[in-house]
Amino acid sequence: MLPADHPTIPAPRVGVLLINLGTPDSADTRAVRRYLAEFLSDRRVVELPKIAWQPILRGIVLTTRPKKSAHAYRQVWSEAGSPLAAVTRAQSAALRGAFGDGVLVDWAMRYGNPAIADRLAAMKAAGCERILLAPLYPQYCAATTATANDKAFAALAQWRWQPAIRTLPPYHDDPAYIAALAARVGEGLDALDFAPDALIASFHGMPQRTLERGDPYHCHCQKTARLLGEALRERLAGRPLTVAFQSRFGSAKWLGPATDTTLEAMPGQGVRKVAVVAPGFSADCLETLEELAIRGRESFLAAGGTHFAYLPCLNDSPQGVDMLRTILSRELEGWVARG
Ligand SMILES: C=CC1=C(C)c2cc3[nH]c(cc4nc(cc5[nH]c(cc1n2)c(C)c5CCC(=O)O)C(CCC(=O)O)=C4C)c(C)c3C=C
Ligand SMILES: [Fe+2]
Ligand SMILES: [Fe+2]
Repeated sequence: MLPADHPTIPAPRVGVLLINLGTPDSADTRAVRRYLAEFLSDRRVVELPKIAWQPILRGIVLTTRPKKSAHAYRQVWSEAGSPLAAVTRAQSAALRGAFGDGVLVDWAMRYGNPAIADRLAAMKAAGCERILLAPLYPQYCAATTATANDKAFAALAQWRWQPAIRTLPPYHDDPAYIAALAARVGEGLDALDFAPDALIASFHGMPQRTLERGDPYHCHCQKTARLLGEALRERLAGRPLTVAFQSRFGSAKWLGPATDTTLEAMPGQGVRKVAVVAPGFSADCLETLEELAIRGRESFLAAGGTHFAYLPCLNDSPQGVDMLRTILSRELEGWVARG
């Protein structure tokens, strides 16, 4: 029996926290400005000294970009809210109960809501003494994976009784991920009423100097694309799988080739029918639905292309959820009995 003045201790459980990047609370300019201010103040994202970057961020970026970005967000916003949040919520719901009764699955965002600190606190209140942090980025990048983990550890730094923590490793070359991607792309290609001349794998870009400084992101993207190409060899039947990097930000040199210029150049090279897939995004979001599926299509067709298809991300598709169940179960080994 606990003494009357002893704090209540819930039954011990295990938590799995899915983490994605974050998105504005609404598609209005103020909400987008608040989101961009938090996102672009992260020193893992813009690696410039605070004293040099903050005046540019506050004086230029946050006075111009939020209006433009809010306009873009409005084009993809749905009744369920931002696609990134809606899909991550659905992935979490689909995994509820997948690892047994003693395992709680929840989701959080690195920027904005639901905040990582709040969801970790809720897990603690529910008795989670062991937590698997799962940043949903197949390719490791300091600007995504590391900052998500940093944020979680910063929250835990405030706690007296910390849980045991594991973090999900990158899964860019995991057979379960490659097989899920190949199945999803295959399904997407089957549904088309044309045969593409090329398949483009578009990954989010990063400044070139991050590769020179040792971030493995570029290599992870290239390996994912190579393995996906091998898994789709029969389907592609000699047609190329072209790697490109999208969403360039700022004036520094970014990884190339850029998706937009690749799409614009292809019709001139005889490639008039394309399918585009974004393997680095675990959920469809602004960058895929607006930048690729809307603007990418427009610029490809304007450059002389005749057929364009955007193939959706793994999202909460059966292949996507199965893949997450496989890789998360593996990371939970020793914490929960295998189902
Ligand atoms: C998947 C991996 C991602 C990497 C790597 C990444 C790097 C990165 N991004 C920016 C700037 C912006 N990205 C924005 C949106 C955005 N980025 C990712 C993923 C990665 N970013 C996602 C999933 C999203 C979509 C969010 C959503 O709400 O749907 C934006 C905001 C939109 C806009 O104004 O364009 C910015 C800005 C930098 C600078 C960077 C690496 C240095
Ligand atoms: Fe981004
Ligand atoms: Fe590389």
